[in-house]
Amino acid sequence: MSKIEQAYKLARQQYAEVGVNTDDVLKQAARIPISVQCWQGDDVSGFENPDGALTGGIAVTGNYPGKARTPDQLRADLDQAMALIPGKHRLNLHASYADSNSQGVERNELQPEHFQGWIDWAKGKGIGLDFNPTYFSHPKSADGFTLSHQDRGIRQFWIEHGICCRHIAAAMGKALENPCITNFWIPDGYKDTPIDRKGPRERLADSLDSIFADSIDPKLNQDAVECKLFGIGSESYVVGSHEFYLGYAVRNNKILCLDAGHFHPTESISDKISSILQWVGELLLHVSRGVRWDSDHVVTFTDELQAIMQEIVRGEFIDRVHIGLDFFDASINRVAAWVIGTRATSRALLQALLEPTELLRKLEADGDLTARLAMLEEIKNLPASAVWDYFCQTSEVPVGRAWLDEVQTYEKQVLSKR
Ligand SMILES: C[C@H](O)[C@H](O)[C@@H](O)C(=O)CO
Ligand SMILES: [Mn+2]
Repeated sequence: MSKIEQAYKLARQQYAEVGVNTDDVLKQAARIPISVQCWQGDDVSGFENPDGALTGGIAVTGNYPGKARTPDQLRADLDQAMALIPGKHRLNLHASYADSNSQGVERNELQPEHFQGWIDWAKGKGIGLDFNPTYFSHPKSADGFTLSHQDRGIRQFWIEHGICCRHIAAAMGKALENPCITNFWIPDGYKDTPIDRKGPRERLADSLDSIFADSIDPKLNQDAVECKLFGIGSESYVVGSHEFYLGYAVRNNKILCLDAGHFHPTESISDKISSILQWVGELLLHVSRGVRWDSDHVVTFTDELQAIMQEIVRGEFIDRVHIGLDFFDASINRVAAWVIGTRATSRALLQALLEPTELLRKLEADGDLTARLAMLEEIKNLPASAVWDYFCQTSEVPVGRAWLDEVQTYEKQVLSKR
């Protein structure tokens, strides 16, 4: 028996003593996908105009060599990252990442055929795809407004983009027999105090209604809307604020997307999950890590990440919360960034599943708050890391820091030659 198996055997006993069956937890963890964002692989450049500026109030800093410049390179990098992460995950794709047969095709004319390469790749791996219309880095969003624009023609262009993205997503869902979630995030907002806060929100609501007018089988596509407090250049006013999209999602039965980096720095999304799920059917999470002004640092094993996963598990929300990632860092190896962020998320989820929730719930219901706090502290000493290592080993991915050797070899053999 290997050291990892021995450690797991001991961990299994310790968890059994608090009523947790680690074998069952491992099976459950393996079934929960994390939607990995394509845009970490190339600094949100996309393939439409890779050397153009990134706009929309999001920014990537750093100039680490070896970024993907073609769909094939991005897929190769994703293959490498996914080979180092336990479990079977999904890919979250932006519309600006269409295959090379889309050169010169405008965003309001994109078709499923422009994403066939991605569909074939996902099918080959047996994974699902998620999708996002791209409302930034485009001449028609140059003044910071898209679906809420004053100009009817510009609004119409972006409405058509949203409509064709839903059809592309449905084609993905159909081909993969796995519903695609299409997330709508727009950058619209003002740097300084607006006079008219109402008009852009009325126009955004109308534009969304037009985009969602056609009903699509939820087995193929489901729509999500993502709220935000502020961006770079939209510090004073964001049209698609939290209240706007919460209301829109409730009234129109849409999935609400909560990005962990989109709130006030002292606010956390973990406490919002059980509130919002009283009123909307499902949530999409963009797991991220805000650091001061930046909402998109690589996810690490923070208290907030653990709190998010605990809320999903404690609330029995696993079937109602879709876990996606949203970070981008060009100052470190981009494949490593994916691996660090996704492994952290997966480990936090596993740890939450290992919690003796029934026991804790009973202590709380009995009013024994002393024992609740004592147990929460004692649980921190249970050997979750032995279960995590065993999860990695049985998923045939490197245990511990061994994954870094593989990324370094990939960097030497592939990334450094780009
Ligand atoms: C690239 C993504 O769509 C983007 O990060 C969005 O989800 C967001 O969070 C913008 O701040
Ligand atoms: Mn996001």
